[in-house]
Amino acid sequence: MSGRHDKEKGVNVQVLLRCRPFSDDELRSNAPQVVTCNDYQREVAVSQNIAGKHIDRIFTFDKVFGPSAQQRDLYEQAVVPIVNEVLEGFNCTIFAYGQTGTGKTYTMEGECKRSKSGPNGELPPEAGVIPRAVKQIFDTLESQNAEYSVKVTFLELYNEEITDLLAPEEISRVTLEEKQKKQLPLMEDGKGGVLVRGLEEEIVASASEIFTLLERGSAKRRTAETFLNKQSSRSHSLFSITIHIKEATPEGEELIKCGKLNLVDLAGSENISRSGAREGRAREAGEINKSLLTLGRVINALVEHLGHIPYRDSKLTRLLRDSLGGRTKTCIIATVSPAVHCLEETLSTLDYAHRAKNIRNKPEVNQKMMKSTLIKDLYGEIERLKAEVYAAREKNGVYIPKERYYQEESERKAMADQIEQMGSSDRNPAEG
Ligand SMILES: Nc1ncnc2c1ncn2[C@@H]1O[C@H](COP(=O)(O)OP(=O)(O)OP(=O)(O)O)[C@@H](O)[C@H]1O
Repeated sequence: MSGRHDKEKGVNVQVLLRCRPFSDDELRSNAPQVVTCNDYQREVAVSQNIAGKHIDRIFTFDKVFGPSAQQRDLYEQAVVPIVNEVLEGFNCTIFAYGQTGTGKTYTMEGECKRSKSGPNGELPPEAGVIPRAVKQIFDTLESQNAEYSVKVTFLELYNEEITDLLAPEEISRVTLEEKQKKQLPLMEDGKGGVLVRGLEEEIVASASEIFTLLERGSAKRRTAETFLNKQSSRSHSLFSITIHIKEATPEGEELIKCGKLNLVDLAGSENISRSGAREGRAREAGEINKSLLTLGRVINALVEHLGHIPYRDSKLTRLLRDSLGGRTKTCIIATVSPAVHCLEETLSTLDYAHRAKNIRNKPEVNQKMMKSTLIKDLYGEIERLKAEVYAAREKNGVYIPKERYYQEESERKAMADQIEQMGSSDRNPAEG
C-alpha cells in the first residue's frame, strides 16, 4: 500500500457486510431466510418474490461475514490492519451502520466486561471491535517498548445534542431535565476541524483502564434508554482513541507520532429509509434523525461529485467530516438480519452500503511533531485557560459558567499531567 499512491489517487472507503444469525424468536417462529452470504466470494444474495417471480439480487462488498463468522474472525480479517495504520500515524474511522437489532453494538462493543476476561487478560470470545482494538494498541505499544500516551473520549449524539459518556458521576446522576442542559457545544478549532468543548479526555495507561471507562460509558447509555424511549436505537455513539508515540531520529531529535481511531455505532438506519416516503409526518413525530439523514446526503453528494457537500447540516457529519472524503481512512461495517420480516430494510442497507463504496478519501499520515513544539503548544494552551479562569474569578473579563470553569480546570490538569508524564520519562528514560 504505497503512501504516495494513496495521497494522489485517494482510496475508496472500505465496506464490509455482516449478517447476524437468526435470533431465538426468529427461530421459534420459523422465519424464512432471505439473505445468503458467500464469505469467500464476498457476495450477499437477497431472495425476493416479485409478482410471483423469484428474484435474487446479488451485492459484492470488500468483505462479507455470514452468520457463522465470529467476533474474532471479523476483527482479525478487517480491523487488525486498520489499527496497525493508526499506530503508524494515520487517522482511521470505523462506522457500524444498519437497522435496529442487526448487531451494530454487538459488533462494535460485544461483551467486554472485565469480569469475563481470561486469566492472562485475554478477551472473551464475544468481545467486539472496541475492546479488541484497545488490546491490540496496548499489546503493540508494550511489545515495542515505546514511550507513549493514550487518551480516549466517548460521546453520545442524540437529537443533535452531544452528551459526554465519560463525564464524572455527579454529572451523570442528574435528572433528565438537567441532562438536557449538559449538552456540549461543537466548535471550530481554528485549524479546519471541530472540537467538542468540555469533552472529558481520559488519559489511560492500560487496556483494563479503558475497559472500566467503557463499562461506565455504556452503562450510562443504557440507563438513559429507560428514560428516553428507544434512545439506543436513535442515538449515535463515538468512541475515540488518540495515541502519541515518541520516536527518536538518528540525529537524536525527539519526534511525536500521532494516530487516532474513531469507532462509531450509528443509530438504527430504519429511521432514514422510511423517511423518503413520509418525511413530513415522521418529522412531526420527531422520528427523523437529522444526523443520519445528513450522513446519507453527504455520501450521495460525495459519490455524485456534487460541488456542495452538506457537512455542516448535522453534528455527526461535522464531527466526522474528515472521515468522509477527507484525510482519514474509513471503513463501514453494514449489518443486516437474515430474516424475511427485515427484507425491506436489508435491501435499503445493502443499497446504501454499496453506494458508500464509491467514496474516495485521501489518507495522509499525520505530520510528526517535535516534542519541544508539542510541549510549547500545551504550555500555550495552559496559559490561555489560566487567563480565562483568572478573568472569570476577578470578574474583569468574560463571564464563564461554573460548569465550564470546572471543565477547563480539569482540561488544564489533564494537560499538566501529560507534560508531567513526558517530563518524567525524560528524566528516567528506562521507564516506559
Ligand atoms: N453476529 C452476531 N452473533 C450473535 N448474536 C448477535 C450477532 N449480532 C447481533 N446479535 C444479537 O442480536 C441482538 C441485537 O444486537 P444489537 O443490540 O447489537 O443490535 P443493534 O443493531 O446495535 O441495535 P440498536 O440499533 O437497537 O442499538 C443482541 O442480543 C445481540 O447479542
